[in-house]
Amino acid sequence: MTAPERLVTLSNATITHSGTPALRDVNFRIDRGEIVTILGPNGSGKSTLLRAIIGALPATTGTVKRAAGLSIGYVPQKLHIDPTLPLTVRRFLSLPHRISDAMAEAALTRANVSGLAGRQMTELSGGQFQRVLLARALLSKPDLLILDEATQGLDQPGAAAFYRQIEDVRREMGCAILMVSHDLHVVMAASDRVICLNGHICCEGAPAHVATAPEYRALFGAGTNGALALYRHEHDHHHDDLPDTTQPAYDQAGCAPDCAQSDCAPTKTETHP
Ligand SMILES: Nc1ncnc2c1ncn2[C@@H]1O[C@H](COP(=O)(O)OP(=O)(O)OP(=O)(O)O)[C@@H](O)[C@H]1O
Repeated sequence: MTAPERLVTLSNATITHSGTPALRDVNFRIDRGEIVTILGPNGSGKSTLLRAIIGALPATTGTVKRAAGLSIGYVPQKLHIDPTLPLTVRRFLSLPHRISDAMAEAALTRANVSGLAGRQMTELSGGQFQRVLLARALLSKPDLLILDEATQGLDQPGAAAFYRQIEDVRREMGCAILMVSHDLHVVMAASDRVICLNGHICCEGAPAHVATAPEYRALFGAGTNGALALYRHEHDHHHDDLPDTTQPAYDQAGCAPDCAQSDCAPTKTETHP
């Protein structure tokens, strides 16, 4: 068996903003072909971690190592385009570097929005817009594709379709995918690994098999706390603001103790509303 190709490694990395640590002592790796999702509350350091990975923020202590020649594609959370500025999709793809029509069409096809080249950016639907951003990120033939809450503003079917596309991209291009997402569907269905941040890596692991259980639906909408309860991980400390994941956090039906869904049928004896 060949060893996985390591793309990025953070070793005991601390990342600070104006002298204040946003992330402490982070050990992180991502290998070619993996889909890894970062979860965490607001201000927990998700964007800071992404920025350290792409090299926009240095580590104050520890190291950030990228594979030689690593190509990174980035799909931002949102991108404001002046509504008064005429800008076609084709022209947008050529900023800042001019590309051929064939390259533009290939990227749009891969992002499943072929035929949009002549459309104005400001006239695209939310889903089309994100796919055009994806097409642009794919132009550099990335080894690592980073998505920062790329489905924010999309409805659930739109987000699900977008992430199915992401899985196709991984299969076709063989890249790794690193994403920040608050969408439990995505975390459970698409990720090989989930990492929870809160100023440091609290826990990480593979999403639990409960994704296929009907009871899993009872947790949708439970937010990050629900997600935290749903994957296997090692956790050796406690946060006041997070569930104590060293204790049983969900019952056999996959329901968290605080689940308030009417169709939830807990099988444990924990107090349940
Ligand atoms: N440029 C900056 N200067 C100073 N502090 C910053 C800067 N950027 C982020 N921070 C601080 O670093 C911490 C982590 O911020 P970060 O944006 O990484 O969190 P996040 O998990 O991405 O948050 P959100 O979910 O709200 O986008 C926060 O306390 C934030 O206030």
